[in-house]
Amino acid sequence: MRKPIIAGNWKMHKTVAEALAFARAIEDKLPDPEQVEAVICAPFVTLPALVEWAKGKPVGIGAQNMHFEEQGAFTGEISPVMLKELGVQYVILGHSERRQYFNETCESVNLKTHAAHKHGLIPIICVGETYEEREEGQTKEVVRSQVIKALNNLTAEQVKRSVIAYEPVWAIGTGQTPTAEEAGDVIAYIRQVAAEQFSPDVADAIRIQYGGSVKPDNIGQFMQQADIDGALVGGASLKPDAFLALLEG
Ligand SMILES: O=C[C@H](O)COP(=O)(O)O
Repeated sequence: MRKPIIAGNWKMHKTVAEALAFARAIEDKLPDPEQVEAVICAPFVTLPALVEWAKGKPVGIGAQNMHFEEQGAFTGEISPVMLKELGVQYVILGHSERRQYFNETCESVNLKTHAAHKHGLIPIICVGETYEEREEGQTKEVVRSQVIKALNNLTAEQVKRSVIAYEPVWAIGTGQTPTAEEAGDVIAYIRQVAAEQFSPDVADAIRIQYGGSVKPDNIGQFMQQADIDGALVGGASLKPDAFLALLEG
């Protein structure tokens, strides 16, 4: 049985003071961690304060990117060793905004996924098609290629601990979404790809989220799909009440 995982991706929002104000607003209302895994993926500079705050609370803290090397001459980058030392547990990899604006490639996502596992971080690996790719009927082909490359040469156990987020690029921040059935169909297909690449056992264990304009009023329909194990949420995760409502599903 896969436990649902709801992750907020704050993107480039919130100062340390704002992050802590959010934290205090939700801390007494977080749901039972047996029912849902709650995660906040926040800007790097807020991570020390959030990790400290989250100690003993039913919420995990994640970064939104990292380098795949442990150290080196990579000005402006953050390594998995640095995140691990802070106590960060998750890291988003291959978000479409990183692919679009920061030259993230399937190859670098794969290197980062290996690095995440080496250092005990749970990768949340983002895949998804653009509007043009969807219009040309290439959705499954695109996500298949992204998934296979991201998971290349991982062990079965590492894949089982990974999380994939299916985020159609055209649905991010636009208010547009696929229907729950369409999202469920692509996510079932991703599970099939994982079964072919690894085994049915691995495919059954890996958690796959939907992301793209998820709000408190539409998350329920996505969560009703058998293959959807949670959501990766941008805009709606920025407000305490909305984030708590998302966790309630
Ligand atoms: O990582 C989150 C996604 O980019 C979705 O963002 P959104 O919920 O604002 O559409």
